[in-house]
Amino acid sequence: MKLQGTMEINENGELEIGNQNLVDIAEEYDTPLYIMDEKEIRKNCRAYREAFNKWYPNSQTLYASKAFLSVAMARIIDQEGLGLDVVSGGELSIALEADFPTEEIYFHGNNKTPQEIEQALEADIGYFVVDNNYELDLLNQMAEEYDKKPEILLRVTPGIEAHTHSYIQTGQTDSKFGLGIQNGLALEAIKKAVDLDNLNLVGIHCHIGSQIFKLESFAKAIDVMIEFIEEIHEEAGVVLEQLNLGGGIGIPYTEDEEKPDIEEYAKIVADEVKAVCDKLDLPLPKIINEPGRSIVGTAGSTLYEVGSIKEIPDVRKYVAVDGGMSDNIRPALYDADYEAIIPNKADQKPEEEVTITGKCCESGDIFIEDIELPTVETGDLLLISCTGAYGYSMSSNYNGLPRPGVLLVSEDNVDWIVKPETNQDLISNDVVPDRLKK
Ligand SMILES: Cc1ncc(COP(=O)(O)O)c(C=O)c1O
Ligand SMILES: N[C@@H](CCCC[NH3+])C(=O)O
Repeated sequence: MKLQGTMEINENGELEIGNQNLVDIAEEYDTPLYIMDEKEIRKNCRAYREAFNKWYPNSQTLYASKAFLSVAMARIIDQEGLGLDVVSGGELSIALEADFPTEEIYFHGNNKTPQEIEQALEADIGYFVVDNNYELDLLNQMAEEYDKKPEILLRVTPGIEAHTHSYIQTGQTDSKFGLGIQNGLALEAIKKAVDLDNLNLVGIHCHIGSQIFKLESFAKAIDVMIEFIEEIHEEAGVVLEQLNLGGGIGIPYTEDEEKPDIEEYAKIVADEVKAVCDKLDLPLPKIINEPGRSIVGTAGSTLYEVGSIKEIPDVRKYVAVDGGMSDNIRPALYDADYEAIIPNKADQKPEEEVTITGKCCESGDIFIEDIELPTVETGDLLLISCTGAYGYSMSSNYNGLPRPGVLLVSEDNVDWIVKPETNQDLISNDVVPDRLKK
C-alpha cells in the first residue's frame, strides 16, 4: 500500500500516523475508527491556496463539506483560509456551530427546502447556488419576506462528460443538477433571475464530476462557461463577476493512480480563463473552486480489527473486519478500489492473497478483492487508506452498526472530533406508542 500523508513504518515494523503508533491507538480507542491526519488536511488546503494565489489571485477555494464535515473540521478549514460549500441545513448548522464566517459560505443543493432557505437567509450566508426555476421563485419570494437581497450563482451544465464513474458525473446535459447551456434552459433562467427584484445574480457555477484525473476536462468546461458568460452579456445585458468551477480533482486510491498536481491545475485554470476572456474581450471573473475529496481523501483512513477468516479451498480466503459497507459504502456503490495494510505487520512481505470483507449482511459488502498481504490472523489490525472523503459522511447504521468515531491525529495530539456512536444512540430517537408498550 502507498503510504499517505504522515504515515511511517517505525523501527518495530509498526505503522504510525502523525508519529502515533496505530497499535497503541487501537488499544486505547478501540476499532473500528476513522483516523484523520491533520497535517495532510492542512497541507492540501495550503496547496490550493498557494497555487491559486500564485496563478490567479482573484480567486477563492471553498472546501466541499459533503466530503467530510464536523465542527472541528470546519474550524481547520477556517484557520486555513478556505470558504465552505454546504449542501443542506444540516451542514450549515455544523458550520454555524463552528462560527464559520457566514459570508464565505456557498449554499448548494438541487432541492433546498423553505426551512433551509430561511435558515440560510437568517444566517446571512454569502451566496446561494441556485439549481432551478422553482428555487429562483422561492428564494426571490422568501428574500422579499425577510427583507434581504441575497447574491446568487446559477448552476448550469456545460455538457461536458468527465471521464469518471457515471454515478459521479454531473456536467452532462442530462443531469439532475443545474440547467443546460446547450438546450437553452440556463439562458432562460438567467434572464428570469436578472428580472427578479430580490436577487442579485453575480455568477454561474458548474461541477463536471468527481474523481477526475484529466485536467483538460476542466479547461473544456472553462471554454463553455466563459462563452456562456459572453452570451449572457449579449442576451441579458449583464457581465457576471464570478465563475465557480466546482470541485472534482481525483486522488490516488491505489498505487497505479497518480495524484494530479494542484499547482498544474491552478495554472491550467488561470491560462484558460485568461485566454478565453482575452479572445472574447471580457473582464476576468473571480474564480471559485470547490475541492472536497482532494482536501480530505488521502488524510483519512479506517482502522479495523480482523475477526473471522474463512478459507474456501482453491477459491478464496475471506478475511472479515469489524466494520463494513455501513462505514464505507464506496466499494459497493461505485466499485471503488482501495488498498490496505496490516499496521502491526507493516514491514512484512506479502505472503498470501485474500479478500477483505465487512460484517454487513450483504454479499456485496466486500472492501477489497484479491489483495496481497502478509499472513493475516484473527486479532491483526487492518488499515484501509484514503477513506477521508465520502467515508464517514456517507456512513449509515445499516445492520444496527453504530458509526465509528473520528480521531484527529497530529504530531502531539490525538483527539476525538466525532465520538463513536453507541448501541444506545441507535435507539435514542425511537418512540414506543402506548399500545405497543409491554
Ligand atoms: C457542487 C459540488 N461541488 C464540489 C464537489 C466536491 O467534489 P470533489 O469531492 O470531487 O472535489 C461536489 C461533489 O462532487 C459537488 O457536487
Ligand atoms: N460521493 C461520491 C462523490 C459524489 C460527490 C457529490 N457530487 C464519492 O464517494 O465518490
